[in-house]
Amino acid sequence: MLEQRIEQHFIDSADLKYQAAHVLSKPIAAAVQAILASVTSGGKVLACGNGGSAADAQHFAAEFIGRYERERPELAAIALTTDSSIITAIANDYDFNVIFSKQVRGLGSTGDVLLALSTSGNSANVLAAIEAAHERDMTVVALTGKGGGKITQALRETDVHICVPHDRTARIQEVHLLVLHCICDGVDTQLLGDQETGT
Ligand SMILES: O=C(CO)[C@@H](O)[C@H](O)[C@H](O)[C@H](O)COP(=O)(O)O
Ligand SMILES: [Zn+2]
Repeated sequence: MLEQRIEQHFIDSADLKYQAAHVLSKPIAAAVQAILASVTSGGKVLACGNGGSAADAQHFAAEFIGRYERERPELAAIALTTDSSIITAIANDYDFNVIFSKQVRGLGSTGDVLLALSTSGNSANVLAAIEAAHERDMTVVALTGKGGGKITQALRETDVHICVPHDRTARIQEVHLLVLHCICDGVDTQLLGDQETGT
């Protein structure tokens, strides 16, 4: 019974990935172009999200600063989820809803990209970060699900919305990780050419 349940998770996850490939390839390509344009002209990516999405933000920053599959110059990315002193001070002195937006105001500049992850599209601190990014004239790349929630309305026409067509948080997160790897691969391919990799 348990094994059957586990197998079903694999099948459901694979099914969603098949379905989402066609729907998401266009916005993912747009995200690659937006991020590439930023980091090749001195900009950076600020990434944020809660829970599993915080881990995704950090995963992305690690692959940008370190590497994805191929050697290349470091690319500028910062996860806004990692500095416990900053996060506890802001949450304690102000409000948890502004833990990301205050960092965006402090670190963000025109031409940077905010990578905003929220499976529901409704996390207040991610929404506030989007508002702060717009104040700084940054482009927002939003990864959501469940129809996009409030983030759909918060985005501008020049932003990129990658909305996973599913309602279950875990399944959406599984696709978000694939999306982030597609972005890393797309940026590397644009920078280094279309070369096979064995890693
Ligand atoms: O990883 C999971 C569930 O799979 C949780 O930690 C999940 O990320 C948290 O409940 C988040 O607070 C959900 O926020 P969001 O994706 O709706 O913005
Ligand atoms: Zn999870």
